[in-house]
Amino acid sequence: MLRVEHLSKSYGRGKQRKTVLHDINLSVGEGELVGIVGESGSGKSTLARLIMRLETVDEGIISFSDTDDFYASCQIVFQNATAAMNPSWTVRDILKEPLRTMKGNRDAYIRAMLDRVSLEEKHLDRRPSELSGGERQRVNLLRSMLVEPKLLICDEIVSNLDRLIQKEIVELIQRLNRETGMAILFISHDLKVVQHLCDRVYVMEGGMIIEESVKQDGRFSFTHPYSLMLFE
Ligand SMILES: Nc1ncnc2c1ncn2[C@@H]1O[C@H](COP(=O)(O)OP(=O)(O)OP(=O)(O)O)[C@@H](O)[C@H]1O
Repeated sequence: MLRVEHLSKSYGRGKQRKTVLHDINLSVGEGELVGIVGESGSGKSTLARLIMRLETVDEGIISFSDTDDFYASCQIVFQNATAAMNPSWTVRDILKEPLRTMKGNRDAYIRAMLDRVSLEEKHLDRRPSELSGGERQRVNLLRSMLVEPKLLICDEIVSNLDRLIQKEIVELIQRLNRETGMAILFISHDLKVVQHLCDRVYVMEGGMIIEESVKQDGRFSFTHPYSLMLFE
């Protein structure tokens, strides 16, 4: 469904020029739950922004099979749920916004979808500041899911949350993937979470994908020394 081929990206000019992604190749198939793991600065967020067409690529190809309406087919959720929401809007306003062009009863649709992310109708009249961190991330997730994307990119979405809430969100991601068949590209520096959640994982180091591994019998078998060091 998503294919990234020989992707490279640099920033800056002249002596300041720095290549942050080198010859990246990856794919995400329909309904797959794929992880990208790497330390801070390895290029994960840059890759996510390029896939989402928020920035242009220098070299390489990013193709998406379902391109009739790219922005409805591919959505992204970022780490900072608070910054992603207008603080003066209610949850209802926030959720209605992506459905601007929807025909029919938007309120009824939103109410029906709340259950998917374990939110309740009482949350609809609150503002982001009146929600817990976990609830804010659920609203954020639901907002991206209302257009029923084929692929959801989660960029460090559990990084700011405490372990218990992280666990809830990770279980939610698993359930959404199972129930809706939506493919998920889960980007994180948190090895434990990626190991638990994903079926296939790419390891990034210094702007390169250095290894890909498929989970077998509940675990990944890495061979690259850097991956072994990370997952030790
Ligand atoms: N707009 C930009 N201009 C210049 N350099 C940039 C820009 N965006 C990212 N970089 C650089 O690209 C490299 C990769 O950054 P990126 O944010 O993609 O890494 P990351 O793996 O997502 O890290 P983190 O988990 O800390 O967000 C870093 O060295 C960063 O400084």
